[in-house]
Amino acid sequence: MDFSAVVIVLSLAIITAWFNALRHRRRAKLLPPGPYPLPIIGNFHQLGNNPHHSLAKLAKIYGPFMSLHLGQLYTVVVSSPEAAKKILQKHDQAFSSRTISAAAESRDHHKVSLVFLPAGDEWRQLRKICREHMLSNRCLDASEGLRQAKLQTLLDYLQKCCDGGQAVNIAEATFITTLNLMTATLFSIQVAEFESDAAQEFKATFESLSSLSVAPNIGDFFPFLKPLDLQGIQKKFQGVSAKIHRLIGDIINERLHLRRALAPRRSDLLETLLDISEGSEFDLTTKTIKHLLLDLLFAGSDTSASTAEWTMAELIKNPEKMAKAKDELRSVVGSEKQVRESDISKLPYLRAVIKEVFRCHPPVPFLVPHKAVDDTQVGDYVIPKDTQILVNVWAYSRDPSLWYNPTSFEPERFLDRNIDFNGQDFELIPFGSGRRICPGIPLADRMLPMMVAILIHNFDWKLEPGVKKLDMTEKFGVVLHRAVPLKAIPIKS
Ligand code: HEM
Repeated sequence: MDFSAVVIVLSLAIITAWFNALRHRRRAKLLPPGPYPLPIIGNFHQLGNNPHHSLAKLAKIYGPFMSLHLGQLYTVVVSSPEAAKKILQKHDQAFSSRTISAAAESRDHHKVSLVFLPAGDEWRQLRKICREHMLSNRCLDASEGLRQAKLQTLLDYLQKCCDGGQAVNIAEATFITTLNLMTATLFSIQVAEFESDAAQEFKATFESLSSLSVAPNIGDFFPFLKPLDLQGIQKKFQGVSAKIHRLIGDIINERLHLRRALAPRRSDLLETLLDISEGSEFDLTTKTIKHLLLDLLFAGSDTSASTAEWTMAELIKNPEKMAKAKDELRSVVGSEKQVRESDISKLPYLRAVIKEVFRCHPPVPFLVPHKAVDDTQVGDYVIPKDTQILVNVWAYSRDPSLWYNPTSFEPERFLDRNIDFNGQDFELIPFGSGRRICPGIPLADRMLPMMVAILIHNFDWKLEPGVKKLDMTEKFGVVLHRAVPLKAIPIKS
């Protein structure tokens, strides 16, 4: 950009920020309190590399409803269970829309996506299809065999590493396993083998999409600058997502070809979606099917994989908790038999371990940002239409008034408290709550305990030689990853 263009852009930014500041100052008495915004950038400089940490600190000063000005994007950060309940339950409808980032607009994804559509008829129809044709207990029971086969592949791989004394990259192993569990359920194929180039490429692609989705993009904070894509983030996102679009597009075309050739039917979501698109009940285009499969693959894989990796890190770091979880598996399942999905309900300690991981390392620390549909009165405040809402679930999982020893890993806290993650207990909402609650809970609730059970049932784990202490640093993204991927050596137990 030449100098005069920079001057024009900056002047426009200053004028808009000034108008905004005036507009908000007029309403200031009704808005939640918050740190004083600087001209133009607002509170942007206060986010830091780990915004969930920085905003948790600020919430201690300003309270559970806090105003932030991110350029022109007015945001309210919600940091207590009571405040979250007001937004996600009491005023569920009023805050049911989504903020659309420039990245989400890539290939017009936001116009057809289950994750980004406003909560209207099209969105309701997509959720109904997922609920009835993929995520009901009946469908999940029917597809258990597919998942069991993928878990057997994980077990074989662990056995091979154990025999060779080789360290397992647990981040990669859990990612490949969830990816294959998801692609088996969605379109009956396995897309990647352990330690293959395809596996590395998939992981890198998902990580890039996750970090580009939250990379601070000037276009998101000053929408009039969006078309200029000043940092090239939109172009990069478009490039990275092209690979996944191509992959899913090819899978759909091949299936259409097989259907025309009257090949035997597959019992997966894609076959059902194509049936639905040929029927008259729903208006489902091939484009919508492609974007829906993409949403499910992206929403289901990285979240579950990262949770399984954090679970292993916490269990390795806390050997007495690992021993308790292994003892429970041994007494319920036995040493010889393989764990099955029907065993999960008989494993309360393992379930408590996973709840504690959700509390300590919520996989989606701000949920997926919501947006106010209209001006809405919440308690003493009026939250204006189009406000972005971030629910900082990470912040209140550290609150000592809600949890004893909040920073220590204590699965036992869930054994004597009847708290679940189905969106009713606002102290623990890793999947959100209200109408936009994650529809994938029933699948995640089977994949996660099964993956962890396979990893620990027949193996003890030791860190690689020379590694004395586990680094538990977090790396912020749409999904909260470990900064240092977990590697450990499985030993036959
Ligand atoms: C550990 C695993 C998972 C976690 C922690 C998780 C978490 C979340 C969260 C926090 C949201 C946003 C809720 C809100 O806006 O308030 C969400 C939405 C969503 N999740 Fe999950 N999820 C997981 C697994 C899955 C799986 C396995 C699937 C697919 C089968 C899935 C599909 C979706 C979809 C489609 C949405 C968007 C829903 C909408 O906007 O209406 N998720 N998830």
